Amino acid sequence: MAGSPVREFLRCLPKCEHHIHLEGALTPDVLFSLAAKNNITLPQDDEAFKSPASLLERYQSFTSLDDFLHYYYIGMSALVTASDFEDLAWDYFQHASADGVVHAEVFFDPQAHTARGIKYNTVIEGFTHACKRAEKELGITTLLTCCFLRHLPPKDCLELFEDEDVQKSYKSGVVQAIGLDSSEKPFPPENFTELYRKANALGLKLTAHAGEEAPASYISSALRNLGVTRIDHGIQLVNDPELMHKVASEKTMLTVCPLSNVVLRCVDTIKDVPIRKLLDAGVQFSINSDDPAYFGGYILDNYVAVHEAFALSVKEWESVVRAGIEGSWCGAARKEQLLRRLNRVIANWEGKI
Ligand SMILES: Nc1ncnc2[nH]cnc12
Ligand SMILES: [Zn+2]
Repeated sequence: MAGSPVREFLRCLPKCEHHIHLEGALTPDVLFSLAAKNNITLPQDDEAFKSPASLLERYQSFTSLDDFLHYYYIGMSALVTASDFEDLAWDYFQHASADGVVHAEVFFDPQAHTARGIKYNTVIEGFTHACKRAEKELGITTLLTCCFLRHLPPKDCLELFEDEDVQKSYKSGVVQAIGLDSSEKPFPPENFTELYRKANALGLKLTAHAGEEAPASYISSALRNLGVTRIDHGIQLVNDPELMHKVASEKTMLTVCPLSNVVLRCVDTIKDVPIRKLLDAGVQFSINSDDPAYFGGYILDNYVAVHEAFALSVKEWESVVRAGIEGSWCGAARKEQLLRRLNRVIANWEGKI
């Protein structure tokens, strides 16, 4: 579809990305050069780490979320200085801009860095510089979401949450949301009730990965016990029609990541991502890249893959992009601006594809 009118239409849509782990934008090439610069020894006993090419090849055969996460955490150990984090995020924002992203709500995993002696403020300094640059040079509005690693003890997560520098980043508005990610089973949302209660008390926005590999009960638990207003992935929702009805009527947005779901074997093919079922049930969702350096594509590749599998009409694409704008955590004025831009793009493409 390279250079095709449909790809160009999808590129022109004013897209909001809500599910991208900045550490998941670390390509094998950058990983190897950062490891050399920072004197980080990559595993010697895994053939995959022989070269960037062999690592990329290994990424083609992930067997599960945990198989991927093993490589993801090793990869990010190459990130050390604030400028490493800034360059990583800036590289993502440039790709996002080229793909037509106008607003990006991005995740980062501080515990994976503080656990190896990198200061929280080093991570924040790098990422906030890149966010400011994206706003200034690319016109992308941004929001940072601090994710907690659910495979770690909840008390460790609370400890980081209460850290002085972390609290400062929340109270100053530098970080505006929290999320929950990493190995999904057997770490259900209810383990993190206290963390989310405290985050809610600070006025932070709340989201959590749920229903990626684990059943729909993880989604209902995240809604009920954590008070999240958004669900990351959430594809297992279609296995619980009553819950799906509730999610649709409450306009809770799912941040769906089609290429990720295939690469991590949550589904067999893109056609098995429940896009049509979600549309038919009136569930709001956005389409996202998750970890673009690991899953073979940025946001536009995900849009294209969905189009190839489901042949959405212009009206359906308009409703998907509108849901993404309306479900974003930016201010009302920015939403209005993006909705007007969407109207112009749709008027321009109506009848052309
Ligand atoms: N797809 C995913 N699920 C859970 N945790 C993640 N961290 C990075 N990508 C993730
Ligand atoms: Zn994710």
